[in-house]
Amino acid sequence: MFDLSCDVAVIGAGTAGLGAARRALREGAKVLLIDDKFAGTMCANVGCMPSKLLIAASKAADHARRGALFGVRVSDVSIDGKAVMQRVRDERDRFAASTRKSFEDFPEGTLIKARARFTAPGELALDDGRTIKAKAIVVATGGTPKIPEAFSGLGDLCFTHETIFELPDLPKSMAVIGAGPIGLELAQAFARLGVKVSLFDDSETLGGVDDPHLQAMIQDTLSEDMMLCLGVTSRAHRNNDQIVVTYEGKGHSASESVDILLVATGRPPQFDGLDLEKAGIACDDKGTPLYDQQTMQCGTAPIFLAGDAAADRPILHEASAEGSIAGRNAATFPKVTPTQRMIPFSMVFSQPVLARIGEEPSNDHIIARASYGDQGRAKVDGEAIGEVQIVADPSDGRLLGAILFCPGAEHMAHLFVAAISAGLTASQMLSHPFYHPTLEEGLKPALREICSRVPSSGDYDRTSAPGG
Ligand SMILES: Cc1cc2nc3c(=O)[nH]c(=O)nc-3n(C[C@H](O)[C@H](O)[C@H](O)COP(=O)(O)OP(=O)(O)OC[C@H]3O[C@@H](n4cnc5c(N)ncnc54)[C@H](O)[C@@H]3O)c2cc1C
Ligand SMILES: NC(=O)c1ccc[n+]([C@@H]2O[C@H](COP(=O)([O-])OP(=O)(O)OC[C@H]3O[C@@H](n4cnc5c(N)ncnc54)[C@H](O)[C@@H]3O)[C@@H](O)[C@H]2O)c1
Repeated sequence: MFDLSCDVAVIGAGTAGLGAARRALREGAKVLLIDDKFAGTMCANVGCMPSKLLIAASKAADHARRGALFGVRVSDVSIDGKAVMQRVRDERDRFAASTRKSFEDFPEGTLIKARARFTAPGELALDDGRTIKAKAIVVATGGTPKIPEAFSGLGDLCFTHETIFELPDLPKSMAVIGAGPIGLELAQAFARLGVKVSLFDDSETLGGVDDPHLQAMIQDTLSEDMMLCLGVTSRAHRNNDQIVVTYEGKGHSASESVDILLVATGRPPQFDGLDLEKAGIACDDKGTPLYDQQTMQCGTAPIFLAGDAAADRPILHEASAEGSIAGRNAATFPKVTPTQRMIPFSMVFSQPVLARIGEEPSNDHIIARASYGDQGRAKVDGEAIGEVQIVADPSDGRLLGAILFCPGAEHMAHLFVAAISAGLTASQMLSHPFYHPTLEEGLKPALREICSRVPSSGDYDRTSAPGG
């Protein structure tokens, strides 16, 4: 006999699990939402929100320093590291509290505070000794930071995103290992707050950008804030109250002594202790369950993945969407309905932001560029830097993708999401008004280039406003 039974058991009350549980409840299922902490989502506690709060502080510092460009002299810009970190935590705590408050909306008896593991297909054991029988199970256990062997054993001077926001004060120097989104965002933010930062990655490129021109521009921009060591093999050891990072690559080797180390080398799915092998599902060679991206179902089993546990698109809006897909299908199992997934869309909140939308550039596409190095509004704002690449279908000029590394990228990226999803062509985009003087006007040269290369584009706006 089981202690508890339900239609849908959801393991993990992060963004994905909450989405799954709410959706399954809406479908009329009896739901149990299991989490070992119910501390609020990872995004609010140690992810999106504290990292963006730190970036906000770094932007304030940058604006203060750059005031002189506009004739605004801010004498003696100094950073109060304790106050910076305290605001990060205070605001973060408010976000986390509001995600915790949302747990109160669940019907009584839905929330189970415990760690779950599989004992058989459709059966779970909790670490408080109780057992659960579920008709369907959603695994939404998130990811966990990976610390490679070369950076283990460094004690309290080694941080991940789970611990870095607890720093009481800013360090004088730090090394960041891994130049993925976490490493790039935090390295630049700390650097702009006055920390001497060195960023290491074994890959030679940043942000997954293959285009050599854009890659060089990204590297040049980031190098202004920090020492960038790409394509190097690095390791670290502790020397009293310092960390020594040694690195080698391209025929040279060197070492760097820093106050602390931030390891940001990826966040694989969190399946430890879940005993997935007892769930009766097939896994790949890394132990990740094989699943269908449109249904989130693992094979034909009544088991569904969602969020960072699924690993394919480890970003927030996808965690939420996957939770909803998994929750609905778990509730209606054995009826499982495929859902058309959203257009790929990701951003790195560097300054400027690097945003990628839709299809990657390839030789089969038109790739049109627009530089922001001399763009009117960007010059007005004193931030003329970067480039946009727009990917279009050569047969009709339909927009397929874009990469933006320029001021305003965070917002203009959403224009592309809407335009690409609606199937707009470059000439249709140009038929809409572009307000003057805006950063959006800077897209026009690339849109015009697409039109000029697609005979069916017809007439399109070729006029340029001053500086546009
Ligand atoms: C530093 C950082 C910055 C980020 N910034 C952004 C950003 O700006 N924009 C963006 O879109 N995305 C960002 N992301 C990614 C985004 O935060 C994640 O994709 C999203 O939060 C994942 O949600 P989730 O529900 O899958 O996982 P989580 O929120 O981690 O939830 C998993 C839950 O499962 C629980 N759990 C695990 N195992 C068990 C078990 N056996 N039993 C019971 N409970 C269990 C955990 O305690 C946890 O509560 C960022 C991530 C990080 C790390
Ligand atoms: N703005 C955002 O949306 C945002 C921000 C932060 C994090 N995230 C999400 O969190 C996930 C995890 O982020 P992440 O940056 O940790 O992971 P990641 O996997 O994207 O990047 C890890 C980086 O570490 C490097 N690396 C791995 N092992 C290394 C080693 N031994 N030495 C040196 N470099 C090494 C890799 O080459 C890679 O560049 C991301 O996939 C992302 O989706 C999103």
